Amino acid sequence: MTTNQTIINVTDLVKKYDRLTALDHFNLTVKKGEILGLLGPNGSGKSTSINCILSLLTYDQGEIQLFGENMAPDKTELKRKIGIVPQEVAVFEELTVYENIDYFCGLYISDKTKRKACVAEAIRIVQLEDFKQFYPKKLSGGLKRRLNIACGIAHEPELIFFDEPTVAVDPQSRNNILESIQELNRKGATIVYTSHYMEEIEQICTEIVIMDKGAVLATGNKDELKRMIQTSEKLQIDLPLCPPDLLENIKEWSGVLHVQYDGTTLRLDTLKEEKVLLKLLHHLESIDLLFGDFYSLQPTLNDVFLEITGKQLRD
Ligand SMILES: Nc1ncnc2c1ncn2[C@@H]1O[C@H](COP(=O)(O)OP(=O)(O)OP(=O)(O)O)[C@@H](O)[C@H]1O
Repeated sequence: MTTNQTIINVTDLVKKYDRLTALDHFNLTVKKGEILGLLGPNGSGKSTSINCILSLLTYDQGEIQLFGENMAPDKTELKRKIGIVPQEVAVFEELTVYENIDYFCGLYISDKTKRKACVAEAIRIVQLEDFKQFYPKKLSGGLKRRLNIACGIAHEPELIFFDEPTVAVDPQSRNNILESIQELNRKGATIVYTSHYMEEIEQICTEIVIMDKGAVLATGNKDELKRMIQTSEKLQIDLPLCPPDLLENIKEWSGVLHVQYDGTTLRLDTLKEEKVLLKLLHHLESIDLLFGDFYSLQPTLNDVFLEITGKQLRD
């Protein structure tokens, strides 16, 4: 459950790699209980922002607070509250699945009985029960990712960072990973999740930050973000036949922004207040043109991204 307690507060963060400004006055607030999705195309600065927040990278300007404290590499107690699942799988090839998780958990928890319970719980969450004695090289890409997650969460952190954990994994592991994240959140963890997959962000995140070129472009939950672009409406109508002069005619109508016909379906981008669908249906009836199903499509996060940035989110 989301509360008003601020877990992460980033103000005016600037990070440069030589002449490239990777973070350009980046701001972020994460409240306790959120699954915050950091959404942006490749190279927009997602990993850089997380690495700065975690004190893994130095930065040029700005302030970062975690749990109300300034983060620094030597803050052991603060680090104990944080879990990191990096983009690249980082496990020991010489250790089994169980030994890897036990090792990472042991960095924070020395009591053996407590650690055993934590490792067992991490294995349960990512569903690796059948692979405990396997070495990483025997695991598929998806199972390795799940091991990577178990290593990052076994010490039961209050705040967990997932950096694109589903890139190039099979659908089964992808679903398992998304479910694991939701379960961790239900158990009380606050989550920061970076991705350039819209559907995943839309599926699991309670709060979304859209970033590009190192800066935040929009923040809100998915409905708030969609409302930002609800001046436009996408219409779709099944039309077995469409005379060319009809298409030209529709393009001239007030409120019609874009028209496309592929031989079976007519698609229109329109201004919502102009009620184009109603006018179109009346018009088709008046000229006796046969039509099938028709829809007014809800905007997706992809539409929001397109409208805000002027470009498609690349996969
Ligand atoms: N070590 C580095 N040295 C120089 N430039 C870097 C370095 N790391 C990242 N960059 C650049 O900084 C910008 C932001 O990169 P970053 O990896 O933070 O983006 P991202 O949104 O996480 O992208 P991806 O989804 O590809 O991981 C990019 O232009 C990238 O090329």
